[in-house]
Amino acid sequence: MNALCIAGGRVLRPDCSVEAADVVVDRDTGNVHDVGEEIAAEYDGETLDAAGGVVMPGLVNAHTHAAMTLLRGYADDKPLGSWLREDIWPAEAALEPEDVRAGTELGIVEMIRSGTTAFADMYFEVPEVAAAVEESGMRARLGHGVVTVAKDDEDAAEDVEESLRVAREFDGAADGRVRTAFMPHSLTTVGEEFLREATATAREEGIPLHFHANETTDEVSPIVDDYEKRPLSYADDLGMLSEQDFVAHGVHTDAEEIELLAARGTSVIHCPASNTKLASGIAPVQQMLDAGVTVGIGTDGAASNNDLDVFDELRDAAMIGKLGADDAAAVPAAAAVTAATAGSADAIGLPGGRIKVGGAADLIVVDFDAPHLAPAHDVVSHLAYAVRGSDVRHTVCDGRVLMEDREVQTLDEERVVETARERAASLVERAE
Ligand SMILES: N[C@@H](CCSC[C@H]1O[C@@H](n2cnc3c(=O)[nH]cnc32)[C@H](O)[C@@H]1O)C(=O)O
Ligand SMILES: [Zn+2]
Repeated sequence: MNALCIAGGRVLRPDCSVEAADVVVDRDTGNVHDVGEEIAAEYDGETLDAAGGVVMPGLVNAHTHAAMTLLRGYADDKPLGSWLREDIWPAEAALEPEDVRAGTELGIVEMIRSGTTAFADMYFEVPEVAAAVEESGMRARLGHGVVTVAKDDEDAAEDVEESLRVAREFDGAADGRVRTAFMPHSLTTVGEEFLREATATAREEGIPLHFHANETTDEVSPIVDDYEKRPLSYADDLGMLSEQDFVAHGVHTDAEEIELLAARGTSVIHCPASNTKLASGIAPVQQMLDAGVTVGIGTDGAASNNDLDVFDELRDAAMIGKLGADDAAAVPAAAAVTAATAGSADAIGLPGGRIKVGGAADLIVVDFDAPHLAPAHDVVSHLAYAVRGSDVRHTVCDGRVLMEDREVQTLDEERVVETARERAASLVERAE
């Protein structure tokens, strides 16, 4: 066997218990072959040193717009509606395919360096996004975001078609590491007939849906006013809530909508930093978990966060979950860590999220030697409340080492950062 041994660390198991163990990966299948105490010596092959560290599933960023790293810090301190309309959309109108490539690569480098092995991305120029994912060795579910409002019928129909087209064309790319979805931007930015027809097509072809839902009260009231029903019940009537589908945000969801999500098996991606920064509101995460909804964690784009560090995000999820529930016991450490790993992976329908024999070898090693992690009474507590993305030492996806001793192996980090700086500068000039 072509083995990769992650040796000498403590391993976080799917039930959040922690045990001293080596993890042996079969690099040919990309799966975990064995987990056990001091078993590394039984195998030839490459070794990754995990001494003093914790081996855990790679984090999954279940909702982002990776290329928006180019707009990091471009427009801050505004609510969603005016932020999008006054700043972000005008800048995005000037995006060229090469910008999307550069921004996505920058996002990917940031994610690999902070321990993320998979992500779900909604953006433009998806062929560029897919190429970046392929080169980087990460896993992703990708889609073209559709907006039909303020477009004539022909342009609107073409945008919808583009999203279905890329969903068909790129599914299974990068040796199966790329999967796809049909991605209408939101229930208020895509017209009802477009949603109805395209969803029916997606359903026939087994294509999942991903969209922003109930992010702000401004997204809820127009639907309640026009249709006399809550947004998720509107989405359900259009056939948009199935087991394969996942919605971003779900901030303003009432008890009936939460029940509906649970009944349909539709997942919610919680984006606490973006919801805080845009003052969108606090999602009822503990209620969702109690109802049996699969909850994943996403950073959203870097322009509303402003980083792609999922450790930061899961910490925010735990903190804000308590504030929202007015209960310090809400969204405890293990729930937040599980949401950012197994929850996110399940929500976006990709392998990973748990270290188990036969499962995908998407895992990271977190260095626990740092002063801010001493003492370590409770590993899971640290993973939720004290670890930072910069504590990640190695990142492995599909059995391949993407970062070793903080050196990204698959992309040239220096070139990626330099290119992104250049493209961002000229993008902003063109947008003005
Ligand atoms: N084809 C569409 C592009 C949609 S991509 C997805 C969009 O989501 C936007 N976006 C980023 N963060 C958020 C958010 O928090 N809520 C809603 N939209 C967002 C992002 O700027 C991007 O324009 C068009 O013609 O405009
Ligand atoms: Zn978003």
